[in-house]
Amino acid sequence: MSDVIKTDICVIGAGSGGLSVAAGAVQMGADVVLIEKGKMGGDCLNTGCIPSKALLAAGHAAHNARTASRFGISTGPVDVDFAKAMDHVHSVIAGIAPHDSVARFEDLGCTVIQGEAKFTSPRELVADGKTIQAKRFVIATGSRAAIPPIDGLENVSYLTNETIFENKTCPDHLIIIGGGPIGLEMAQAHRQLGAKVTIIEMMTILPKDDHDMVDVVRTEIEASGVSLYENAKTQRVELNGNQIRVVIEQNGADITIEGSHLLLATGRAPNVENLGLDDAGVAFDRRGIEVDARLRTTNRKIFAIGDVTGGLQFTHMAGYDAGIVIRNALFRLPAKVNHSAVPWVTYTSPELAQVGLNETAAREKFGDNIRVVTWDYAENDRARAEDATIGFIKVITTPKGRILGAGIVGRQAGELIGIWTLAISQKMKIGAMAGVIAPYPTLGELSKRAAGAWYTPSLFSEKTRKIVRFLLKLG
Ligand SMILES: Cc1cc2nc3c(=O)[nH]c(=O)nc-3n(C[C@H](O)[C@H](O)[C@H](O)COP(=O)(O)OP(=O)(O)OC[C@H]3O[C@@H](n4cnc5c(N)ncnc54)[C@H](O)[C@@H]3O)c2cc1C
Ligand SMILES: NC(=O)c1ccc[n+]([C@@H]2O[C@H](COP(=O)([O-])OP(=O)(O)OC[C@H]3O[C@@H](n4cnc5c(N)ncnc54)[C@H](O)[C@@H]3O)[C@@H](O)[C@H]2O)c1
Repeated sequence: MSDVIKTDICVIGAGSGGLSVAAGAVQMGADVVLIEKGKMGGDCLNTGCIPSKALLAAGHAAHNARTASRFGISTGPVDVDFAKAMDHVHSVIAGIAPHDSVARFEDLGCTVIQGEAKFTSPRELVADGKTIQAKRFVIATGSRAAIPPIDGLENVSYLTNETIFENKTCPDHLIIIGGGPIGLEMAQAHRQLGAKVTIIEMMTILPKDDHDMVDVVRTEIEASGVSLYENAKTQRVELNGNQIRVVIEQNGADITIEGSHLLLATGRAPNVENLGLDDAGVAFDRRGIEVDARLRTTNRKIFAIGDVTGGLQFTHMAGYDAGIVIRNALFRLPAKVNHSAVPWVTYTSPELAQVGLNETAAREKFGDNIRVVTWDYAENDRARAEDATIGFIKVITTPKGRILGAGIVGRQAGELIGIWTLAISQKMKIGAMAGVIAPYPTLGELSKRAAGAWYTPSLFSEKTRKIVRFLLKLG
């Protein structure tokens, strides 16, 4: 007979979503059991956001050193120690790990079980030889790299986000299948650290973002020497000695690419296997666990959050979901998700950030009944001072000025998108942004100037000139 633990909330998975629910619930007075079968911190800390941004930082440092001569600074040849760059990656992970650790969560008052959780009934699961009965369960088991059905893949060794950060030597030639955010971020980091890099994408890169913004990223990526094959079908993969050979078809022609390493970055598969979901009465399909707007599964006592639901797969969304579940499960409030102001950022240089509707989605929804204004980085004095004039901001509004969406491609786009996220979530009109006093000289002025451009046609119109002339005549 195994131990039986009775608790208020049982959370499965100690990644971005699960940790947020557990920390919030226990500090609000609930009894919490947290179960993790792998590393505390999940994907984001160990094999996702953090290592990818740390490796990008190393790549950008190398790039900045190589291009410093434009500021009159000479560095001599830039020498990259790839192993040390990876040491930096792992030291960043190690620095953050205590925040997500078993010790911290036990200190907060959680019971942490290190083992694999599996439901045995709609009200009960087992993990590490213990039976857990909870008033509410939260499934936050995340996702893993989806492995595409490509001929010959089983005969070659390939990398995913779970293994690429273990490399100690720089790949000679990294072939990446998939031109989404993972593919592009890894392509740029490795290229800047000295690898030859090829991306193979079956559609066009970053297909979820507006084409004109993606064009800016594409130009920079290609200019850096990354070979890019878009609208390319991967036919097969095979070994040629110690090289990996990838045969693709593009525009009706077969092309063979040979490289030292292969990275798969073709999207994510939800972690739904071996969880006993059928025994729990929780419906799911290949995209993930089915949830309603309150993040309840088909078993009303069980919630699911984050990547495993197959929605918008970002750390900040897993955290947002956690807040919705806490309100529903602890306070019995019927809180629902609202995805109208979800930002996302691809951390290439230049960065590409988006919140709300992009232009494509806005045109699908409202036809031509929208207004689109843009402002170029080249018109911004701070961008000029830093020689970072590539990129632009684009804002989409209703004809009356309600902000529907904003996209920014350029330096610090991820930081600049915050103010637009607030504006959209608070249903602000463009006038609010135009009236902001932005410190000079900052990239933040881009937002104000784009908003100001919205008024240009009416502000500098003949009608305005007539009014001003009339008023001036009054003395
Ligand atoms: C390379 C890469 C870069 C990324 N960069 C960004 C970024 O810059 N910004 C951003 O917002 N997002 C980024 N993401 C996405 C982000 O990592 C995920 O959206 C986020 O981690 C999802 O959190 P989660 O809690 O749903 O799942 P996870 O963080 O994956 O946590 C799930 C946890 O559940 C555990 N688990 C699974 N099954 C069981 C079980 N049966 N029993 C017990 N435990 C179990 C797993 O071991 C894991 O620890 C990136 C992802 C990758 C792969
Ligand atoms: N900066 C960030 O916030 C960030 C960074 C990395 C990852 N993430 C998250 O992780 C998720 C997964 O990232 P991802 O880049 O793996 O997935 P993705 O789904 O965003 O992109 C995968 C790309 O691979 C392509 N593809 C799929 N199968 C292919 C094949 N057989 N051949 C060629 N191309 C193929 C798709 O067309 C797509 O463009 C993202 O959607 C995002 O939610 C976020």
